[in-house]
Amino acid sequence: MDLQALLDGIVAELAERRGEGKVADYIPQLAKVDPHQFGIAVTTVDGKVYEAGDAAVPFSIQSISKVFMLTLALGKVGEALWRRVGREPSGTAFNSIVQLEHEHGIPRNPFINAGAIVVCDLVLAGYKPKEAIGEFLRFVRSLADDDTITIDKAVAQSETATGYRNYALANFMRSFNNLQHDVDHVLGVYFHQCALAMTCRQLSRAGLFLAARGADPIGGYSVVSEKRARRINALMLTCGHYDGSGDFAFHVGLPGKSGVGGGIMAIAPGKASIAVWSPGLNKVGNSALGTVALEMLASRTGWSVFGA
Ligand SMILES: NC(=O)CC[C@H](N)C(=O)O
Repeated sequence: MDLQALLDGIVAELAERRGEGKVADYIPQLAKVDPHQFGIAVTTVDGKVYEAGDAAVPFSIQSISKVFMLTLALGKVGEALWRRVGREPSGTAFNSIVQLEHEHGIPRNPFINAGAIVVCDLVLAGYKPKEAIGEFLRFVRSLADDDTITIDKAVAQSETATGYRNYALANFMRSFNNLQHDVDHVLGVYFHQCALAMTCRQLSRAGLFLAARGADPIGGYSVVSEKRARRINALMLTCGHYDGSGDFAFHVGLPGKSGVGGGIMAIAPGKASIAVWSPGLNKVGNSALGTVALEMLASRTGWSVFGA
């Protein structure tokens, strides 16, 4: 299979559709991004990298960061994490508050905002917010094998200034004792984590351990156990696209995690880690063209986890 030709083909076929969807504007800094950009990168388990389009342009990975923070938190607290966060798809929007009251402040899963905020609270234990952010940044840099990755301060500030929903979610959970630290500290970590800027190339490299049974096949070291990698993939498949998770499984058939910056990281277990980016979002807040591109890629490679 000629993966480079396949990616070039996808970029060419989607050229006329660039700009589709709606760029997230509830975070003012994200509204400034040119919607006509489109990038895709694939890192295979044998260490080859393929890329096309704007694959070298850094973008705000937003909720894709939740996969990395979850991985870090599981490494710290292990299975105890699941006393504070569930593992079921929510069927609601990423920033929804409705289930939290019925479910006594325990978020449905770690990939909706409420769940990711609890994960930040766990990572904060024994640390100052700056230290927790520093640890997170070092972790992602090591996964991507790239020390140039940074946090976009303007995006973090923009979210801090306008993140009313996230403050509401955090305060609500604190009232149920499911947050142990100051809301401002927990959200400080959360907003900075979401503001991580990465390119498609860096992101596909960082996700490679999930395609390779928890080990980094290029660096030759173990990141997580095989079982943990399988479970993170399961969560990405069932919860990675919020109330669009079923549709993403239906069309693409890969574990994936989206972000409102227009990025998606998808994992083809045993084969490759994929990152795609196009800022315009569909109705449920996932990259419109990114989803189309992944559907093309999955069907042309036969990589769907449900069979070729
Ligand atoms: N879906 C997302 O990417 C949401 C993340 C964003 N930082 C928020 O909290 O609203």
